[in-house]
Amino acid sequence: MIEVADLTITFHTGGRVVKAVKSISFSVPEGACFGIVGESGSGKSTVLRALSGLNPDWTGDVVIDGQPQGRQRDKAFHKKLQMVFQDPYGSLHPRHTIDRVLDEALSVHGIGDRDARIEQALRDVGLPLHFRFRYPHQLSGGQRQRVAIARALILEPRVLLLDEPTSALDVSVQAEILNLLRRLRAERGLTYLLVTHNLAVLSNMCDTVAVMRHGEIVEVAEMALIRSGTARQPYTRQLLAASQGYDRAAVAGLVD
Ligand SMILES: Nc1ncnc2c1ncn2[C@@H]1O[C@H](COP(=O)(O)OP(=O)(O)OP(=O)(O)O)[C@@H](O)[C@H]1O
Repeated sequence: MIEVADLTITFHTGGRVVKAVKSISFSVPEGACFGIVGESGSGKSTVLRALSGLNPDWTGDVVIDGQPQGRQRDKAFHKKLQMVFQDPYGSLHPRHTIDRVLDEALSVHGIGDRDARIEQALRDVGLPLHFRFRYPHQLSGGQRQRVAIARALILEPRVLLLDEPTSALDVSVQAEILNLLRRLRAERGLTYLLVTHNLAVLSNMCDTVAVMRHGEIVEVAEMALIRSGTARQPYTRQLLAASQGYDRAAVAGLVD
């Protein structure tokens, strides 16, 4: 579903050229959850932003659902691939009701039957229907993230790019959102590319993980291998050690 080959992403700031991602390659089969983990600044978010079309300054080959991607993305692309960000408050307009947030996504893509779709989207993410006319500040962090997920899913995409979707949330709420994402993927056969600094989160969501460091992928490994502490790279093992215990409460709340 996602094929990335030799992807290099560059930033130009103040006359300096920063190579944030250096010639990385990976592929994600349809219906899989592929994780990208790594410390802060390793380039994880930059990869997602380039794949979603938010950052055009890249070279390499990106093929999504069999279609080679250029710098510009069209509406059909955004209907197929949606992104969910870390901070649901920042990603929702503070003066727009939830109804408007969801309605805008539909109207941009000329999708009709809006009432029924908005209600269904709220149900899909476990929000009561009367939340429809609330504003983001009237919701909890977890509820806001549910709205952000509803906004992505209302377009019936095939791929979700998830950028630290739970790290801005309380630990107890993290598990709820991860469970929701797992259920939605299973029900809809979605493909996930999930970025986090937290291996414990990936452990319960993904089968395969790429470990990034300083803009490079140092290892692509089955999650089971990483979990058992037998990853090839010492860096991966250190990352596991560092994240153990970190989100134990979140992981304890996860259900199969
Ligand atoms: N707009 C930008 N201009 C210049 N450099 C940038 C820009 N965005 C990111 N970078 C640099 O690119 C590198 C990778 O950043 P990125 O945000 O992708 O890391 P990350 O692994 O997602 O980190 P975090 O977990 O903290 O979000 C960093 O060195 C960062 O400073």
